[in-house]
Parts: sequence; C-alpha cells; structure tokens
Amino acid sequence: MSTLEKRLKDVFVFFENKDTVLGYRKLMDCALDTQNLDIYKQIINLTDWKSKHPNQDDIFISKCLKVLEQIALINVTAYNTFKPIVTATNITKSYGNNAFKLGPISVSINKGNVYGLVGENGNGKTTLLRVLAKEIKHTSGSLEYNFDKPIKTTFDLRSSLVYIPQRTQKWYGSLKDNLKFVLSNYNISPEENEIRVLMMICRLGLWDYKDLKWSELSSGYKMRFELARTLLRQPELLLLDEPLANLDVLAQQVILEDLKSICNSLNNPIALILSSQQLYEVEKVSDKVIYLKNGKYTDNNNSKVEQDINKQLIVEIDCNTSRATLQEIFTPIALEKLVFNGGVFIAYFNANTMFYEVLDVLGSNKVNVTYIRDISKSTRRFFVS
Ligand SMILES: Nc1ncnc2c1ncn2[C@@H]1O[C@H](COP(=O)(O)OP(=O)(O)OP(=O)(O)O)[C@@H](O)[C@H]1O
Repeated sequence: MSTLEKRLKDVFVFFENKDTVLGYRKLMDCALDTQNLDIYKQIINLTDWKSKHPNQDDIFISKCLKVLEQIALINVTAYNTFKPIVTATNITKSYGNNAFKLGPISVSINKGNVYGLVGENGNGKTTLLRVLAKEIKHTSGSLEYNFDKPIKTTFDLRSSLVYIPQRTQKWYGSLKDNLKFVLSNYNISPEENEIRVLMMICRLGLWDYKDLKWSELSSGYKMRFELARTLLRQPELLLLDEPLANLDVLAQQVILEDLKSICNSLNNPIALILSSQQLYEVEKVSDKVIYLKNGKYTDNNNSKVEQDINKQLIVEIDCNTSRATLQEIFTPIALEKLVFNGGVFIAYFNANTMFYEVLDVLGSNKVNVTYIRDISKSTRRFFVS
C-alpha cells in the first residue's frame, strides 16, 4: 500500500469511527497534496456547508467520503529527497561583550520532520533560530543550506526560509484580504488566488474568522493567521519561536498536530523547528528534540553523564505523602535517589526497575497520586535535576 493509500485509508477509518473533526483535517491534508484546484473547491464548499449545518454529522461524513473517493483517483507524486535541508557544523554565536556564547552546535535538519527546540530561559533558543533563519550571522562554524527552489533574491530566500518571531506585527483589513495579498506577489490568476487562500483558511480552521480584523482575533487565531500566511508561500524550512505561548492547552495540542501533519505533506514536506517551554506537548510531536544547555548541543550526544542518566528509571511524582514514607516504600524496588524540588518528587531508580513496579508500589500502599510520569527519556529530566 502506498503512503497516499494508507493516508486515505486512515481518513476513512476516522470517519467510520465518527472522529469527524480529525478525519476532516486529515482529509484536507490529502486534498492539499493533490494541488488540484477542483478538489480545493470541493473542500471549500464542504467547509461552508459544515459551517451552516454544524449538527448534521452523518450527511457531512457522506459528503467527505465522496471527496475522498475523488482524491483517490488523483496521482500524487511523493517527495523523496533525503538530503538535509540545512546542516550546521560546530556553529557558534557570540554577542559582543555579552558573556553568553551559543554553541558549538552540530545538527542536520530534514524535510518532513519536526524538531522541538527546548531549554531554560536564556539558553540560546531564539539566537539559534535567528542564526538558522539567516537573520543574524554566526561567529564560527559552517552552515550549509540545500533548498529545492532556486534562491536568486532575498524574496526567494524569505519564501523558502521563514522565521516567525515571538511577537508578530499588527495588520490592517480582513484576514482573508491579507492572505490574498500574500499570493498576489506570486503571479497567479485572481481565481486561483481566491481558491488557494480559501483552502488554507479551511485547513487552519479560520473559516468563521476570515472576515475579521486583527483586533478581533484572539492570540491563538492570530498565530493561525501567521501560519496560513507562511504556508501559502510554501516554505521549505519553517522556524517558529514559541508558537504555543498564549495558547490554551487544547489549542496547543491542535496546532502542534496540525503543524506536524502539514509538515508531513507527501509532495511538499516542510522542515519545522519550533522552540517552546511546553516540553511534553512538543516532545509528543517532535521527531527530534534539540535540548540546549548553556547554549550547547550536539546531534550525537554521547557524553558519559548522558549515558549514565539514560540507564536510570526517572519518575516525577506529585502526591502529598511524606518523603520518609516514599523512601521506605521505594527502597525494595531499588530506589537510588529521591529529590523534592519544592513542587514534585523526582525518584531515580536502578535501570532494572520497571515503571509498572513503581505504580504497583504506590497503589498497594494507597498513596494518593495526583500526577506521575516516567521522564527517563524526556528532556524534562534535565530541567528537574
Ligand atoms: N541582540 C543581542 N545582543 C546581546 N545579547 C543578546 C542579544 N540577543 C540575545 N542575547 C543574549 O543571548 C543569550 C541567549 O538569549 P536567547 O534569547 O537566545 O535565549 P532563549 O533560550 O531564547 O531565552 P528565552 O527562553 O528566555 O526566550 C541571553 O543571555 C541574551 O541576553
């Protein structure tokens, strides 16, 4: 089964299980991959219909399945270049008299992948993004880009390599008109412009907001607008600085899932690097997490400390049991260290201890746990240690 066939089948299963919202998003991803304006028009009509008939799921699903059948008839060529779009080798960045130094950093970035950039405040996330975005020049090391589209002008560069900073600028007029303005620079017909813009509006869940002004949108929708504006230009490398700031937990999950599937496009994949303080959410969607510590990171981090930490089972626990009690009940399952960091306990066990044994011990001793998580492989372990 080809990747497209598999994706179409997934969409079918979502609808079969009445996961309408998710199914529709995935259907739109498949539609985008066709690059076919007739399919786009059908999605636009369907979104309009859904907006006018919000409670008629069964009819909506049958309409979606008809579009799905038509997408299945279209030949979609999959992108298959595995060359990294950017390769950084021992890059560093210093700012004049400031003591902070970013790097050396070595990393390769590939299309179709999501990279989560995490680290404590002031550890160089924004600096790294700005260096990769060619907004500021690195001090030493080499940085090699491999864009598919020819880069002859700064406009070409800024289409393929897009950086969205933490604070975005105010715009005037309606959301839809602003998006149409973006495409008006790309030499396409007014009709095609309208269809492509409306398709992107549908995909990013902006249908009911398309006629609103900047001041009428919440932070979450302003971020969605920025993404729509960027994605219309079909970037190859997308750098987002804290896109989750100001979003509620649900909106964070939705936007991350959306970003992941948009980057995973079959014929137009994007390499995405996003910085965030939302560790769990970012780790869940990232193909790789870049953790910056004092400005440093290397792809193959095989330092001795790393190897030792990787062997332990590390569990974060929130409960109102005393430290002494936890110490006592965990000792038989090879507790090596118990740390209380003011809010939660971090328990370090021997590598042979299993997470289910920890759950077992807590349950059998009737400990009231409000939160527990195995963070052995999460970058969270660096933040709590
Ligand atoms: N333009 C600049 N001139 C001088 N120093 C700077 C400049 N920009 C950043 N720095 C310094 O570089 C260091 C790293 O900052 P950076 O903004 O890259 O970190 P960050 O990880 O993104 O932080 P945060 O999570 O707080 O956004 C800080 O010490 C900061 O003071």
